[in-house]
Amino acid sequence: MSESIRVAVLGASGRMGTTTVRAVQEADGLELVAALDAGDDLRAVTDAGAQVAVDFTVPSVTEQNVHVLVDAGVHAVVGTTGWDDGSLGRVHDHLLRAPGVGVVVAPNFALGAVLAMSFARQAARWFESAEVVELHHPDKVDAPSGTARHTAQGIAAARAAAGLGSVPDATTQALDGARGADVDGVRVHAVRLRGLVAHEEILLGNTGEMLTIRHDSFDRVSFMPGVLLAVRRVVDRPGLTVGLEHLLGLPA
Ligand SMILES: NC(=O)C1=CN([C@@H]2O[C@H](COP(=O)(O)OP(=O)(O)OC[C@H]3O[C@@H](n4cnc5c(N)ncnc54)[C@H](OP(=O)(O)O)[C@@H]3O)[C@@H](O)[C@H]2O)C=CC1
Ligand SMILES: O=C(O)C1=N[C@H](C(=O)O)C[C@H](O)C1
Repeated sequence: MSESIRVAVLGASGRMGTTTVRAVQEADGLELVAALDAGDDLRAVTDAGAQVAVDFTVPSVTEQNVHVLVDAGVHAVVGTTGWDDGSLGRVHDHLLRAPGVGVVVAPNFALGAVLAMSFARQAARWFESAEVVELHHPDKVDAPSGTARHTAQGIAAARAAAGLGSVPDATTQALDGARGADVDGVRVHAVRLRGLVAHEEILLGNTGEMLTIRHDSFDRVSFMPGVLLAVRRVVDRPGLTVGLEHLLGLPA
């Protein structure tokens, strides 16, 4: 029988961290060896012999955590938001000097959300208009969500590849923020509402029709199959992987 993968969880007392700790403890072939939160020394990860660390912390610390893990030869599965081209590029370059170490950064580990983003990328080329609405619990600190950014970037790339121009928008007078954030030319709107967990609607419009792609996470357990898949796969996947779609065999 093969040995269990030894896993550490960073941000272990948070909403995602507590759910991840439970999922790792209950998963076949995984062993939870460290659970760290704010103020804990990251050296506890290596002291415990962890092979993989899962990061669900806060945007301000996640990149630094990953560099420390890579230096220690620990694979990382990162769900924390706040990543951009600059921080991803630095991790990519760091991994060139750490052969064999893998890092998976995924803005959303829910299988339905990853599929929704993939469907949006496929559909985007056929529609004149596209906007994204994300809806979350009011304790979320960042807006728009990492998922909405990733969705909008995918739509924008698909539109550009298809030679589509700007989305039509005659707005010349608006209150600040009324048209949402501009992510690569795609408008993204953020709702914060008590009772919600994590939800997204992708609206695609043509004259006389609209396609709505919607995903709802009603419970944080929805992210766990994706997290566990990434933990199991990252040990054999050196370098940087951005997005769970690459582990699911979906078109990127
Ligand atoms: N990719 C995905 O599928 C998902 C991603 N997320 C993202 O995951 C992140 C966490 O979300 P959520 O669990 O709701 O947030 P929480 O605020 O509930 O949890 C974050 C935890 O990290 C702790 N923390 C802060 N700094 C450090 C540090 N340096 N080392 C270790 N732990 C630290 C916080 O402690 P303290 O409160 O004391 O500061 C807190 O316990 C967010 O960026 C969110 O957007 C969320 C859901 C799914
Ligand atoms: O903070 C959350 O809750 C979530 N964060 C991630 C994001 O910003 O996309 C993933 C999911 O939407 C839940």
